Amino acid sequence: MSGTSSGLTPPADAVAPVRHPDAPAPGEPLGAHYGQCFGCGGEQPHGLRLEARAGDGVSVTAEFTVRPAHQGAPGLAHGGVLATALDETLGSLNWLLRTIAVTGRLETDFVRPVPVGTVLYLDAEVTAVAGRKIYSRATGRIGGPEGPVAVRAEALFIEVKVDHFTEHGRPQEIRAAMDDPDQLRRVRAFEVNP
Ligand SMILES: CCCCCCCC(=O)SCCNC(=O)CCNC(=O)[C@H](O)C(C)(C)COP(=O)(O)OP(=O)(O)OC[C@H]1O[C@@H](n2cnc3c(N)ncnc32)[C@H](O)[C@@H]1OP(=O)(O)O
Repeated sequence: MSGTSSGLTPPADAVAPVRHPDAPAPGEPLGAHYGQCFGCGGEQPHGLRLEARAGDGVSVTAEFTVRPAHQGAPGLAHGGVLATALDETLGSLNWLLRTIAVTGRLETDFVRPVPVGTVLYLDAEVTAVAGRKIYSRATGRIGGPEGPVAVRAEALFIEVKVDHFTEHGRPQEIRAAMDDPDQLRRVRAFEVNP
């Protein structure tokens, strides 16, 4: 059983998260935020291709099928890949808040081994917001959405300006994302509020 480190405990003045009025309706697929994203993009041959859907409030559900390229030990998912699935699911919550934010801290419990071929059923929710700090948690189950817990995580995302990406990202990818003629794809590459 895990404990939660202090960096993941919301402060006393934290408030409940507020779903953005333009957030996708519950059940609506969120789609990939960026084609080249290792977590959700369709243009990464070995990426996770995680598919997330909006839930109620500030929550999402997602699925990810473990493929042979995701192995750590023979026939088993790599722990870092499972952490990526949790991180991506948690990151997709920001689209419901319409806040640009990046992972500052991600604490993961690996509870059960996850074989290749398994569908990991994830759910995640924002639990609190304090200024730029967004607190969230996620669970991944196997055998079905109500199956046994295989992984879980708590996270702290930090709100950033779009400059976080434009200043630090490699210029050729930034330029390509900004030059995308599709306006929605352009804003979603950085999860900017359109
Ligand atoms: C477009 C969406 C994509 C989503 C993809 C999935 C999510 C991801 O994987 S994002 C990629 C991985 N993450 C990153 O690369 C982030 C790298 N880190 C950074 O850029 C910076 O450290 C960053 C932006 C997180 C914080 O830096 P900065 O903006 O200077 O914030 P800073 O002023 O230090 O801290 C703000 C608050 O957060 C807290 N904080 C920051 N980092 C942490 C941390 N790791 N643990 C605990 N608390 C933290 C600080 O203590 C501070 O709290 P308070 O306001 O109470 O004093």
